[in-house]
Amino acid sequence: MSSLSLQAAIVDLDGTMVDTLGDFVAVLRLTLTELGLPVVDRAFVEHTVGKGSEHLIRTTLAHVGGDAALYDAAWSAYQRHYLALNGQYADVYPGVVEGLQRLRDAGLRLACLTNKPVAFARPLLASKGLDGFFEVVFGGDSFARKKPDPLPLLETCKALGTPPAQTLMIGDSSNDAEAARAAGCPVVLVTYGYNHGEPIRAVPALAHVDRLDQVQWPRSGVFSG
Ligand SMILES: O=C(O)COP(=O)(O)O
Ligand SMILES: [Mg+2]
Repeated sequence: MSSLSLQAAIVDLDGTMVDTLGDFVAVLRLTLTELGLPVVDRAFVEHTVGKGSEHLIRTTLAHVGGDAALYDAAWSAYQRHYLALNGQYADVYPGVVEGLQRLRDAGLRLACLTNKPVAFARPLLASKGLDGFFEVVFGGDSFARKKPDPLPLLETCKALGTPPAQTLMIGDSSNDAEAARAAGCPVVLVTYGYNHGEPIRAVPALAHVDRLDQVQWPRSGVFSG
């Protein structure tokens, strides 16, 4: 792989740093039960997360045969339940703390960029002890559009003051990869997250890693994998 000079890394949250599937499943069960609708299974949730809460709620309502007019009620129940149990059924993946520390030790500026609402993302990062790594944290509602649109990556680069070509995106899904490609950011993908049930190794990237601490990052600031 060719050498690449980097100044910063933008790290995705769900499926990349924290396994939040249990939170999503629990919140959707509570929400659907409150609305008198059938619940969804874990596999459905795993294949549907990644494009933000609005997409998850709309797709879930359609899946269980719920009326689209229930969206507002579903959204407010979902918000309430998520904020109440945020992080309770979620775990930091092995290698994440070590990987973030290595990126920081290499002198990289770090941002977290997730499609999760920022009001869910900040307390989750804090409760899992990850908040101290990041200069900025942005969510799916921080900008006018979400990943896979390049806008959130371009805005995050702007906030960091780093050029996209020298800002590495680290994510777990095609949403991260497509956004990165369109923004002009190099991308590394982790193999353990959620990618809508599709094999992540089929998504083009600089590297596919089984742990975040496998992102090769010598102190010289040159990436090679
Ligand atoms: O909330 C989601 O849809 C997942 O968000 P993320 O993978 O961008 O962190
Ligand atoms: Mg993700």
